[in-house]
Amino acid sequence: MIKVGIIGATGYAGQELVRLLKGHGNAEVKWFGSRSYIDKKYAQVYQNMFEIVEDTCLDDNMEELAEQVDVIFTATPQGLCASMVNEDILSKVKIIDLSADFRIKDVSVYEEWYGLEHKSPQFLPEAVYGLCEINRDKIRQARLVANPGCYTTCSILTCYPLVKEGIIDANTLIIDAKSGTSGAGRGAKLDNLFCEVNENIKAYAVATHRHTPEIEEQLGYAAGKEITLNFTPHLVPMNRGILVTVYASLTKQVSYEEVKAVYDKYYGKEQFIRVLEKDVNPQTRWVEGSNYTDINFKIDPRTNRIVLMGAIDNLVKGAAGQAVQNMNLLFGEKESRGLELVPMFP
Ligand SMILES: NC(=O)C1=CN([C@@H]2O[C@H](COP(=O)(O)OP(=O)(O)OC[C@H]3O[C@@H](n4cnc5c(N)ncnc54)[C@H](OP(=O)(O)O)[C@@H]3O)[C@@H](O)[C@H]2O)C=CC1
Ligand SMILES: CC(=O)N[C@@H](CCC(=O)OP(=O)(O)O)C(=O)O
Repeated sequence: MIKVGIIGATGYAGQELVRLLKGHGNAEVKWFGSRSYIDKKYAQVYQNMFEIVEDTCLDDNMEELAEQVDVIFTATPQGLCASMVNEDILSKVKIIDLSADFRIKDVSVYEEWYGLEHKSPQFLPEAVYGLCEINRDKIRQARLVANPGCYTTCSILTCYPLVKEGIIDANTLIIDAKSGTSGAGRGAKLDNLFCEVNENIKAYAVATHRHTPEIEEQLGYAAGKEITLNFTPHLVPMNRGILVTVYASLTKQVSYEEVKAVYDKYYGKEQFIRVLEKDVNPQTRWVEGSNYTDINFKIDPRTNRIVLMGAIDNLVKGAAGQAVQNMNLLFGEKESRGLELVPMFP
């Protein structure tokens, strides 16, 4: 059994980790970390866990946790993992960080976009960006995995093959993204109140969202050069789900079949990526509760641009599902273990 500790088990991403790990079969959560609910029963924080989880919430002592478990997930606000991790801990335990602390290699870029001082920049070079479909081999060898952000997972997977093959000009990318409110976490915030979100849609963090440099960095590696792009997130009145609609200029004339062949080259064997049939557009409802990324595209010959679309469940492939996929790679498990969930409907 893989012994698991979760720091931030009482957040939305942490709760989704608990749910997925309950169905894993070879992993057991030993530590339900919290800041506000220490000594309270986990099932009182999340009633869906009643008679399923008997444990009580514990504090966030990473040093102590490292003695007791094989892997620690940090599902905590930005900056916390970097403020706790040290060499002694990393020599004893694997860490999968769901926050952004180790996603961006250039510490000055992180500090500028997050408005935080990075407390452990010495670990940035070794941290592996945990996008399994792209970095699988590196993840297997890692001690510290930076689990990608939710918008970034959907955006990068949707664009990656066409950027890598030079079919689109990555500097012309415009990513329009929409997220359900669970993406903002469980904490009480004015912007997430029912009356603010219901029957409404709005853009936010326009031209300033912190996922922009993360997408630029990863797609820049695929393009083989530094790139800049536009990324605009929107909040929509649903619980889960991310949909991205991406616009980019084609570098040459291509047919539907040629583009489809490129996606098939990269994703044909990927269990969790589904390139849909022609003219079937991804929808969040068809991936909800699952680890799938649904992708499709349409060439617009009038403008010589292509429109790409991608959908994920932000809490599964965008957070906890991807984190479990990373854990499976780290421990030599079947990559899909605990994740073969059929999307739920309605
Ligand atoms: N929600 C999503 O869709 C996604 C989230 N993420 C990332 O995952 C992380 C968690 O997000 P999410 O679950 O949404 O957030 P929540 O606000 O729902 O949960 C935050 C968690 O962190 C704990 N926490 C907060 N401050 C501290 C602290 N100082 N010390 C210890 N624990 C603390 C909270 O504990 P308590 O409640 O007990 O105080 C809670 O368990 C974030 O970094 C987020 O960016 C990544 C991808 C997607
Ligand atoms: C709807 C909503 O508010 N979403 C969050 C993104 C959550 C996430 O995945 O981002 P990190 O993992 O990088 O924190 C936001 O825009 O800040």
